[in-house]
Amino acid sequence: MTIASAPPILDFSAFYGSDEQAKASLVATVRECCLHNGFFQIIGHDVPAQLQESMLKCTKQLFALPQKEKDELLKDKNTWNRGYEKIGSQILEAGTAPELKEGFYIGEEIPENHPYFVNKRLNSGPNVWPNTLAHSEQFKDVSMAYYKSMHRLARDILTVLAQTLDLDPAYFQNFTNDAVATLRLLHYPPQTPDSDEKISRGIGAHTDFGSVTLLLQDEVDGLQVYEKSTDEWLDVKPTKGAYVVNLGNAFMRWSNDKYISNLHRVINKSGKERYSIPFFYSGNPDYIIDCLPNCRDAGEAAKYEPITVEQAVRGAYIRSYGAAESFKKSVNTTPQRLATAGTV
Ligand SMILES: O=C(O)CCC(=O)C(=O)O
Ligand SMILES: [Fe+2]
Repeated sequence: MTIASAPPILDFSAFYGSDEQAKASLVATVRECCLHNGFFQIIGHDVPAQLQESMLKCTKQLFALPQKEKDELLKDKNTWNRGYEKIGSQILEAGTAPELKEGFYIGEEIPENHPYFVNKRLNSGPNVWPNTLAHSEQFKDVSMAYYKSMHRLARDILTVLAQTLDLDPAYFQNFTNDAVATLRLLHYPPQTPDSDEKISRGIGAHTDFGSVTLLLQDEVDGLQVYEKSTDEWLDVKPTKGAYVVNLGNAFMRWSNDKYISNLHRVINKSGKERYSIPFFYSGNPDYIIDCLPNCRDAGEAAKYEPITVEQAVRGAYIRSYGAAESFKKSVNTTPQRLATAGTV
């Protein structure tokens, strides 16, 4: 199968059904997509449409808060990746301007006496909540319900991924136990008509760091996936309720580069506000990522040393924030160039 269009939309309901042929066909198509560019979209998953709608509504309400109130929630105030990120905080693509997006990070609610917090484990600590928001309790409840349902869906997708590699469907169970993941609420204001096309980005071209990302888009387009075979950027038009699923750098490494973590970006030329909600699934921080079975030919060596999930995921995105800072400080100098990086 040649895939030269935006990620195909697959009906994931086969996974929950009993039609063996439909299940096998789902697994085969997911395998093709992973080999091609690590991107596919799913409908027929079990995340309720109403929960998705509520999460998007909460996202819009949060970003509509006065700037001063959002600044109170700044994620720079903690080291475990929770809270608000201002417009222009990040540059993911070499030579582009600070990105036209603001974000809000949510994770597992980990109290300060939890061993993960005490031992400063990957992205582990209490959440930051927007208490000045009307219905702030509802924001918290919806976010956590949505976060939990995304964990479940990520586990189901990993079950299918195991099957694409001819592994036991439960192969990734130890990886998914006590997994760390981050929910990122995003708002992309429209790019102004006079903005420089060459350097304006909602989010610059990048690959994701983690294992699997599940992205919900609202109805405004702007997401593009790079197609290597034709050197084009393909639009991923939003499909209501669908998830855009993509593999991250950790999974690519784990599969000995057999499966792909692919470049993608957002440019919001729609003239409208765009909202999206990626969920970055890292996995159990202590799990050791070592070349997966069936990912190399007989006699072929593993390309990478074993590494923990924590080591694989931590760090690189910090450089992207550093690059944005350097850009803002640079006067009459070329903006700091940054190799393509990833996000959490
Ligand atoms: O907003 C989107 O559609 C993409 C977001 C993304 O790629 C990311 O946050 O890593
Ligand atoms: Fe991404």
